[in-house]
Amino acid sequence: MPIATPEVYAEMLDRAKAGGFAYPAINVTSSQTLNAALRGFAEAESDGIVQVSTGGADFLSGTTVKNMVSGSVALAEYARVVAANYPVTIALHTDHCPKDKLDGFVRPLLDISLERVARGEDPLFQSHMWDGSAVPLEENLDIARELIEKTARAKIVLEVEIGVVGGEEDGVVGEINEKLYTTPEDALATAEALGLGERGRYMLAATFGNVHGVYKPGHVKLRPGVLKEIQDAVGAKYGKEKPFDLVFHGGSGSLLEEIHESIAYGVVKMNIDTDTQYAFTRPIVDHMFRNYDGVLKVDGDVGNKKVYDPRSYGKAAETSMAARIVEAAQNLKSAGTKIS
Ligand SMILES: O=C(CO)COP(=O)(O)O
Ligand SMILES: O=C[C@H](O)COP(=O)(O)O
Ligand SMILES: [Zn+2]
Ligand SMILES: [Zn+2]
Repeated sequence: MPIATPEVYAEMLDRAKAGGFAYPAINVTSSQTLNAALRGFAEAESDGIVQVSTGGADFLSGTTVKNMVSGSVALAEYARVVAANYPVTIALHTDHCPKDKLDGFVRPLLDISLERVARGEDPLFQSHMWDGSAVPLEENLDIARELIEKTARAKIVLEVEIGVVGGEEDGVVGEINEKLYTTPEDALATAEALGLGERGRYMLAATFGNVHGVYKPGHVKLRPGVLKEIQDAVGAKYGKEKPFDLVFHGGSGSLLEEIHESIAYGVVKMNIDTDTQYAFTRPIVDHMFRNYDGVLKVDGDVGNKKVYDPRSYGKAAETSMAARIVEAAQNLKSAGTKIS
């Protein structure tokens, strides 16, 4: 299927909210991980979201080039071609963008989409995240207001974050404290600043103890009830049930009951990176250990071209990552819901 048009993406998000499911949003950093994501969604018969982080975009452009715009544009253009071969609909998204990276990432990407839309084409990405969690709420929402005016014109959905996602983000390991839980007051301020759809569609990454990465049991305390409090507080003021389309960050390692509870409170997108990174890498490790003599030219030997060809272990990596995405779609109940 073609990449989701703005109208189809809106339909996807509406269907998820109404149908009580959420889409896995899978971080990709290469054509191989993108192909794994497409395959995983197809095997699960689920539409889905593929996203690129700032570090992922840098990497995609070439490690000596480090140009977030080239990397993410290249990924989006490649995805547009290969996604057409799969029977599911995929939306393209950019992940956490802090304030100091807006000018090198989200803003130029928005300008590209505005030009495309002016030519009668679809935007390059279907949604972009502005992560203002490191700046005071007022400034976070001021920037969000400036961005939503542009995203609305570019037919793009904005994602904003209030509260803080813990663990590692952009290589910085955050503290685990009360900032990990968004308050109803902050959610009310968000609705006040951004409206509830009339100024442009947005998704809200409200935090409920979310942490990037996978930790031993007991380290992370997710409280999905925080999401219900937020929806109830804002819903009561505006007379709207579950007013926000919520995003669940740090999906890796989460318990099924936490996932299901958060969907019940209006989560429509859950980000998964660490678990799919591991799923991709694990068979490569296995391959290297099993074929040690072949992948290395030990003692002047010639090695074995068949086992150091990146495709030999790349296939196994794609298969394994796709299987983890099928599991995610099942956990999030998006499996079997694809728009035909
Ligand atoms: O939230 C994420 C990306 O924004 C992914 O988090 P995990 O790596 O914990 O799955
Ligand atoms: O922010 C969370 C995602 O896991 C992206 O990670 P990254 O910045 O290492 O690409
Ligand atoms: Zn953040
Ligand atoms: Zn995240």
